[in-house]
Amino acid sequence: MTDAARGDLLVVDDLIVEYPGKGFRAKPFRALTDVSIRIGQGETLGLVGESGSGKTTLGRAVLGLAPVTGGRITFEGEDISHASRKQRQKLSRDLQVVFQDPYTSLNPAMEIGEILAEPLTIQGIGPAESKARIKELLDHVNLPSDALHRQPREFSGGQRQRVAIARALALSPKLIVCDEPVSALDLTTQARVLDLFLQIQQDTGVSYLFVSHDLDVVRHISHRVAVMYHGEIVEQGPASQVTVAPQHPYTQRLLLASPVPDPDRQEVRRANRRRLLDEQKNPDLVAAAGS
Ligand SMILES: Nc1ncnc2c1ncn2[C@@H]1O[C@H](COP(=O)(O)OP(=O)(O)OP(=O)(O)O)[C@@H](O)[C@H]1O
Repeated sequence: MTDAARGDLLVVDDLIVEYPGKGFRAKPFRALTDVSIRIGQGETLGLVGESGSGKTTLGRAVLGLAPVTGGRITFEGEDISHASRKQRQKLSRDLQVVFQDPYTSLNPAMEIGEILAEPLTIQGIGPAESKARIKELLDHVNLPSDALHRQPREFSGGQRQRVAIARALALSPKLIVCDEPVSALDLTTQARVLDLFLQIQQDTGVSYLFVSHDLDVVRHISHRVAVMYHGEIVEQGPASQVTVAPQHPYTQRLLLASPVPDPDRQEVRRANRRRLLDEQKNPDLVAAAGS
């Protein structure tokens, strides 16, 4: 599908986020400066950048969890930059989140059935409809139906993340903010959970804002990629371009620093690295690329 054909679901224009300073007369801390992104229907925008660059803050601002100091966030054409509690409750049908840590994001005292019923009950969905929907959700994320009466501690990290994904899907959202959803998982489990995200997108047409510090993960899952550095987007474009032949020196550094298990790709990357180092003679780049 082309970008033009998708239609924008989420549009963020010149977003500024400042966190209040701590202590008397402390200055606010600016975490995002003039950030602009858009996400089409059924599209995944991967958001990469090093720790502290502002990725989570952007996801939180979209969810109404970080203070919007300037700019605008529009969802389906409606300005949600300063949405009220009531508007947020309505929005939560369409806008969901999957967090990084499947060990802390699920209430350990609740059974899986209760965890999945919660968003449905909050939206006023009755017990019969809710029961049928929960069964569907477990099927969708490939968990057995006897999971219903078990607690999170009885499941592996990957299975818990499947529960978190099922919970996010409960109300058939249009956009899911995925904040490092596979980084707490081992490599094999990561690949399975990423494939589940892709399968769900194919089945439901959901869009993802997919936050990760891992360029390989983002390349696998995204249609387009935006790169954050010190609270600003320094580069964005098709995943095949940004993750393979990036234009910005910071993205080039990120690419060179990420490990490559495949020996053929490793060789290609080494050659690219040598070429870049020769071309740029950039001391930062030489340090980041190592030997
Ligand atoms: N609630 C807060 N109050 C004050 N500063 C904050 C708050 N949350 C985040 N920050 C700061 O904002 C900046 C961006 O943080 P953020 O968590 O968005 O980065 P990130 O790219 O998601 O990092 P990581 O990959 O480590 O999660 C950091 O300097 C962080 O210390």
